[in-house]
Amino acid sequence: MINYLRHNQAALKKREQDIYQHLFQSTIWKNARTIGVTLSMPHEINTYPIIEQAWQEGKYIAVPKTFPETHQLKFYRLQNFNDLRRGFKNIYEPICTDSKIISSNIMDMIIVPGLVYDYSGYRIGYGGGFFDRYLADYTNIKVAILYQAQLKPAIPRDSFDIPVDILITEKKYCCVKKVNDD
Ligand SMILES: Nc1nc2c(c(=O)[nH]1)N(C=O)[C@@H](CNc1ccc(C(=O)N[C@@H](CCC(=O)O)C(=O)O)cc1)CN2
Ligand SMILES: Nc1ncnc2c1ncn2[C@@H]1O[C@H](COP(=O)(O)OP(=O)(O)OP(=O)(O)O)[C@@H](O)[C@H]1O
Repeated sequence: MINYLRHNQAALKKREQDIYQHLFQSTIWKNARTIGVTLSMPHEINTYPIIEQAWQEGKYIAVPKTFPETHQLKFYRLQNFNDLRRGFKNIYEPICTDSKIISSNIMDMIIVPGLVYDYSGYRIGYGGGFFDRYLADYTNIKVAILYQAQLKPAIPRDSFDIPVDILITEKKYCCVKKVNDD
């Protein structure tokens, strides 16, 4: 049993590494100056290495704070992991000061979280509607990173659902919609 779990852990780590490689080698990553990304929960694909890589490459990182009363997200610039506190659902959030607010049109790419995705880029999240609201007036690139096992041919859609443009799994980099990545 222990060996089985260890093997699985190692396999997941390898898949995570493959996902990072697909992302870091992509043109959209290379061209992005400011990237919006969530601070992962323990069961999600770890986004901390993505943030570190972005900083190493001189990119700007923006992370969301959740306002559950209004179902809103606001993104703040993050320069240091020390500037985080636990917030909604125990997820790490930026310590907010107005000067660090990053408006959505500043971000060249947002890495959108989710539980399940379909081949058209539609997603099922945790049901808060936070991202669907936030993305309603965001026009730049939306990317999802996920394990191949989270990808299904089709999932039900609602009128307010907003699909991502690019799906990245351990197996492939898949452009759902043509994005301007010159
Ligand atoms: N890392 C991360 N940050 C994020 C999100 C996310 O999906 N991942 N969000 C994406 O929008 C927003 C937060 N939304 C969330 C909404 C609900 C739950 C949650 O745990 N809800 C239930 C379980 C629901 C279920 O599994 O059916 C709970 O309270 O236990 C977590 C985050 C903003 N930040
Ligand atoms: N653009 C929007 N404007 C107003 N209400 C919205 C919008 N998008 C979603 N909602 C509301 O939010 C609720 C939750 O949406 P949904 O089930 O799609 O969340 P989700 O995609 O799973 O969560 P998240 O976006 O936080 O990952 C919906 O019932 C809907 O009423």
